Amino acid sequence: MGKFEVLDHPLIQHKLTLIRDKNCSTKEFREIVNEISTLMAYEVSRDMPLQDVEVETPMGKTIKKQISGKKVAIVPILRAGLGMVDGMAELLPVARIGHIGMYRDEETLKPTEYFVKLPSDISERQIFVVDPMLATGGSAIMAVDALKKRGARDIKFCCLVAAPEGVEALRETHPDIDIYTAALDEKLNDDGYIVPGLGDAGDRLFGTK
Ligand SMILES: O=P(O)(O)OC[C@H]1O[C@H](OP(=O)(O)OP(=O)(O)O)[C@H](O)[C@@H]1O
Ligand SMILES: O=c1cc[nH]c(=O)[nH]1
Ligand SMILES: [Mg+2]
Repeated sequence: MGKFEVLDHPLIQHKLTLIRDKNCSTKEFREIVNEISTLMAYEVSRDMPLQDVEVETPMGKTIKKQISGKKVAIVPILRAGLGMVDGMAELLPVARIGHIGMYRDEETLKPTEYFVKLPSDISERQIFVVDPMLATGGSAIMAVDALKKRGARDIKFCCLVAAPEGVEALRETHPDIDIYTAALDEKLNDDGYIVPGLGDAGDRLFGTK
């Protein structure tokens, strides 16, 4: 079974509270999502494999650690996932970026995939799928399906706010992936929004409402 972790670092928690505020402006929302994503990248890269390497300091040669060769990809689920890319890439600068376009039908809450573009060697990469919201889990499940269909195996899902329903559904369908969230909220409401949540992440990031 993959990991499930709530990233409870005080800086992450503090910043998340700022963007939950309905009066947080689009500009601030985007900036803070970016900052949280950088902090999350620090946490979710904790188990990256290291290898020994010889380094020569001014005092002589020694064997020390460096991140081993495994290549990395950051894959946002459009649109809202885009808000997390730059912040993550700040700490993972060599990452390639893939995109999966998906929207959720407002009535049925079922996701529709409309775009997939991934690095050609995706099966060899450690993948960080990013999307601020894990609600019913439908979009995350379909995104991981799309990745696995193309050979991806090493997948971590990173979000800001998760509903218990979404975590359960994603873990049941894809028990092998690791899930990281900044918060595990109370529930989904009848419209499929996370409560207390932060509202519609895409609209708040891009100012489309
Ligand atoms: O877990 P689920 O029930 O599938 O819901 C979560 C999805 O809904 C939101 O995207 P949305 O469909 O609003 O698209 P957008 O990012 O373009 O606004 C969010 O960014 C997730 O992708
Ligand atoms: O609360 C929610 C649920 C799905 N998508 C969002 O943007 N917010
Ligand atoms: Mg949206």
